[in-house]
Order: sequence, then C-alpha cells, then structure tokens
Amino acid sequence: MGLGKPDNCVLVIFGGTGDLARRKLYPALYNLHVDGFLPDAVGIIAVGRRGFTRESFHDEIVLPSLKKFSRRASELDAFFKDFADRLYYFQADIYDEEGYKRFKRFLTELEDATGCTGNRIFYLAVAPEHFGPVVRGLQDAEMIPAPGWQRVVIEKPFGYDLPSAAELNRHLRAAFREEEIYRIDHYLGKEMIQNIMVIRFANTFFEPVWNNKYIDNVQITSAERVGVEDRGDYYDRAGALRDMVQNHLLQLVTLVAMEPPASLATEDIHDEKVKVLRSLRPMDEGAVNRNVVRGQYGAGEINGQKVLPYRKEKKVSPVSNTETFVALKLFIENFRWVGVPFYLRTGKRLPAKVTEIIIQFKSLPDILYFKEYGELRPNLLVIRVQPLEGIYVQLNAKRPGNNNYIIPIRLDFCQNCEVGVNSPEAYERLLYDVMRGDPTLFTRWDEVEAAWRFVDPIAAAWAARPPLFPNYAAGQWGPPAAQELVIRDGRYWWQEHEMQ
Ligand SMILES: NC(=O)C1=CN([C@@H]2O[C@H](COP(=O)(O)OP(=O)(O)OC[C@H]3O[C@@H](n4cnc5c(N)ncnc54)[C@H](OP(=O)(O)O)[C@@H]3O)[C@@H](O)[C@H]2O)C=CC1
Ligand SMILES: O=C1O[C@H](COP(=O)(O)O)[C@@H](O)[C@H](O)[C@H]1O
Repeated sequence: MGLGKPDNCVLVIFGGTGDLARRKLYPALYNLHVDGFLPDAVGIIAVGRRGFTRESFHDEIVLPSLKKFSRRASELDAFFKDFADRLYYFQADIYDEEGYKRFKRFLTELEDATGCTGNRIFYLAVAPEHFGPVVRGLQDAEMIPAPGWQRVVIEKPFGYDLPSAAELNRHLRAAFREEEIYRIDHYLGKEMIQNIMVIRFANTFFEPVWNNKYIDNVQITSAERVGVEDRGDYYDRAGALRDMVQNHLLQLVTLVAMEPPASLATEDIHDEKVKVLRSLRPMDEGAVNRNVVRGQYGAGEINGQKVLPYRKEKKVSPVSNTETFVALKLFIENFRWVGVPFYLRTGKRLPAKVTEIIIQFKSLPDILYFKEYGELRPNLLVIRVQPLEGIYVQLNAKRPGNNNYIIPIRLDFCQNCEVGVNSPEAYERLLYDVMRGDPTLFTRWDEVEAAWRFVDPIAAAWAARPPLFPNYAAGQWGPPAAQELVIRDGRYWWQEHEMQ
C-alpha cells in the first residue's frame, strides 16, 4: 500500500453487525487506521436492525471482532479509542422508508460535523436479495447522487446465474456508473495474487516460456479444512461452483493466462482478463460429464477430530445435493494456451488449508538423462498464495558426491517466512483501494458476465443429473473421480503428491 491518504469520506456499512463486517471489515479498517492509511476525516457508519447505542456497538461488536481477527490486536490499547471515535451505529430496517429519511439526516449532520465533504461509500454487506432494495432506498431518499463522489461495494455472490447477475447489475447501473461499482473478489486483494502479474511481466525468465510450447499444464487448488460453519443457509443454495469457481478460481485463471496489458491502467488490465474468460472453451453436457467432478463430504476426520457430514451441518438440508467440492479441467482457446489443460480444484473439509498455483513445464526428451540417473521431475513454478506466501521453482540438479544421480531441488522464496513480514489482509488492500478510487482489483461487469457464461452450463448439466452424495469422507482430497480426472491424462495433482 503506502499510496497516500485517501480523500475524506463516509463509509456506510449495511450489514454492519454481521459476520463479514466482524470477521473482515472492522479488522481491516482498524489495521488501516493503525498504519495511518485512513482518510484524515472519515466516518464509518454501521447500519443494522438490532438496537445498539454507539458505545454498546463498540463494546459488543467491534472490540471483540478486533481482539479475535485483527493481526494488530496487541496494539488495541494504543489505537482503539482513536479508531472508535470514527465509528457510528445507525439502527434501521432496509425495508423501512422512514428509516432512510432519518438516516439521510444523520448522514448529512455527520458529514457537516466531521468535514467528510459529501464523498460517500456504500458497502452492501447484506444478503444479495437486499442489494436492490438498499440501492432504491438510497435513491428515493436522495442520498445518491452524493454531493461529492459516490461508490458502492458489492459483496459476493454477484447473482446466482447470468440472468440474476444481469438483473442485479441493471439495478446498480440505475444509480451508479460502472466505475463507481466495486465488485469484491477478495482473492484479488491477496498479496501473492497481486504478485502474479509482477512475477510474469517483470521477469525475463518466465515470459518467453509462458505458453503452450513450454507449459504442460496448470493446476490451481484452493482447499479448506473448514466445513460451512454458520453459513449453511447461503452455502446450501450456492455450492462450491458458485461460491468459489465462478469468482475466485476463474479470476486466478485470468491472471495466469492473460496477455501483457498495454499499461497498468485499470481498463487495460480488465480488458486482458476478460479476453481470457471469453476464450474459455464452453462445455456441453458431455464435456461436463468428462471434465467436471463434483463432491459432497460425508462424516470423517479433520486434524484427528471427528466431524459431521455436510447434510448434518447447521441450516443445511438433510437431503441436500449441493456440492462442497469441484474439480475441473478447462481449456483456453487462444494462440498462447491452446492444448494446455488448466486443472482447478476447490472444496471444504479437505486435508489442508492451502491455495496454490502450479505451473508444470514440459519435460525435456530423455536423450541424455534417463531413469537410471534418478527421478527426473518436470520443472515447476509454484505460486503459494496461502497460508505460506511465496514462490518456488523446482529444478533437477546433480546430487553432491561422486555420481551422476539427479535430484529435484527448490529455489524457494517464502515471503511470510521472512522475519518481520506481516502481510496485510486482502480486505485491507481492497477497502483502501475503494477509498482511493482504484477499481483495478475488483471485477468489471463483463468479467462477471463471461464467468457466468462458462459456469451456467455446468450447473445446468448437473441439475439434469442428480448426484450420488456424499461421495468423499471429510479429510480426503475429494471423491476418487477427482484423482481420475488428472490420472487419465497421465498426470497427478502436484500439491498432494508433494505433501506425501
Ligand atoms: N461472512 C462471510 O465470511 C462472507 C460473506 N459474504 C457476503 O456478505 C454478505 C453478508 O454476509 P454475512 O455478514 O455473513 O451475513 P450475516 O447474516 O452475518 O449478517 C447480515 C447482516 O445484515 C443485516 N440485515 C439483515 N436484514 C436486514 C434488514 N432487513 N435491515 C437491516 N439490516 C439487515 C443484519 O443486521 P442485524 O444483525 O441487525 O439483524 C446483519 O448485520 C452476504 O452477501 C454474503 O454472501 C461474502 C464473503 C464472505
Ligand atoms: O469467498 C469465500 O471464500 C472463503 C475462502 O476464503 P479464504 O480467503 O479463506 O481462502 C470460503 O470459505 C467461502 O465459502 C467463500 O464464500
């Protein structure tokens, strides 16, 4: 970060008492405060239904959230009071017209008192069905257009499919210009994801070999140990395809596969990303059956503890057919990538919490070095997104000693293993960028649209063919078909193989 202080503004968080606000938004805002990256004059107003005073909101919602989730929790004594001076609570129901009128008075008085100059950010941290009504309420009460600049931040999921996403977009565009709409994909705020373009386009090593002549396949894994936790009502309607693949995983594909943009300007980057999404080979029902695997966890063990099957999780249907795991193979039909499979995999209740991108290079012909020289492995570039942040390159080298035995070695850079490195959370960077007015790390509408175009036929093919769930035990790497997907191509999931 360190790009200076944003303009003075007010940040209104609809859903300011909810899980997302407590887990991510307050810790991120507090960390920005500690680091001096909040505007000089800023009012942060949480809107919720429940009755809190300003003080009880600080004590019962914000402080516990910072103690639990902030990476700077040890500095609360020094910084909390100042931070809390910028935090307000407003009780209102999203569906109460009078509430918006009262809120407008509250907002304008606060802007006058704090010098926030009419710049307004509306963060919709509420369930998606409330997005449209909130925007209409703000319009009807004439809080938008704002006297200064205005921005709206939309949480995922952005729609349930292409038609619902398009409808939501129409609602938003009735009140905001495209460049005022910040569609959050928090993976784009992660340190190593921001690093992908730098690794690719600032290193002579990689760009010349970054194509189908030298790359054999790309593997992207985003695995979680947790189950659905308290979000069963949302997750049971969404599933892993909509929750993770449509957004986070396809965004990672765009960053790995895009052409160098004409400049680092937001539109140039988005233009290249959307071209990748538009080049994805669409899947018909046959292709879905061959190339996409879905799974749902049954009972099993995580970290030696027995855990419930998905169908017994809170707020989940006991006969649910929602997938908690997806593995798929996709192809990008352009000159750079034709013929290179991209294997994607994500799921809950898997053996590890890990997100990694692995680029496997093609092997050299075994003319000089054969099997008897050792196990010759393909070169890999591994981008570690979390929990470790860094990259390593796997090479073949001679084992020290008087023989020609070859072993794999790693050139390893671990960013968060360095003493003193404490990477900012994704939401810190994203909130900072909203306040600065930089939408580069957010998704533009045409990206969302193209991603749904790819995902909708998969969901439709699944809907036509009920699954046999559960099909993996919690604590396994998904169902056996996920292994077969790569094994039948003569490959294996590297990340798993490396962990054995
Ligand atoms: N939680 C997470 O980790 C993530 C969440 N998201 C998305 O963020 C959004 C919020 O999720 P989450 O925080 O988990 O949801 P929660 O159910 O925890 O919180 C919902 C919030 O909305 C408020 N609310 C609900 N109905 C009304 C109403 N009629 N009027 C006013 N306020 C209302 C609640 O206020 P009150 O408490 O007063 O009832 C509460 O603050 C969703 O779109 C979700 O998909 C996205 C990624 C991750
Ligand atoms: O958006 C989401 O992401 C989280 C995983 O995020 P991470 O930063 O911990 O990798 C996932 O648990 C959640 O279901 C999904 O909505």
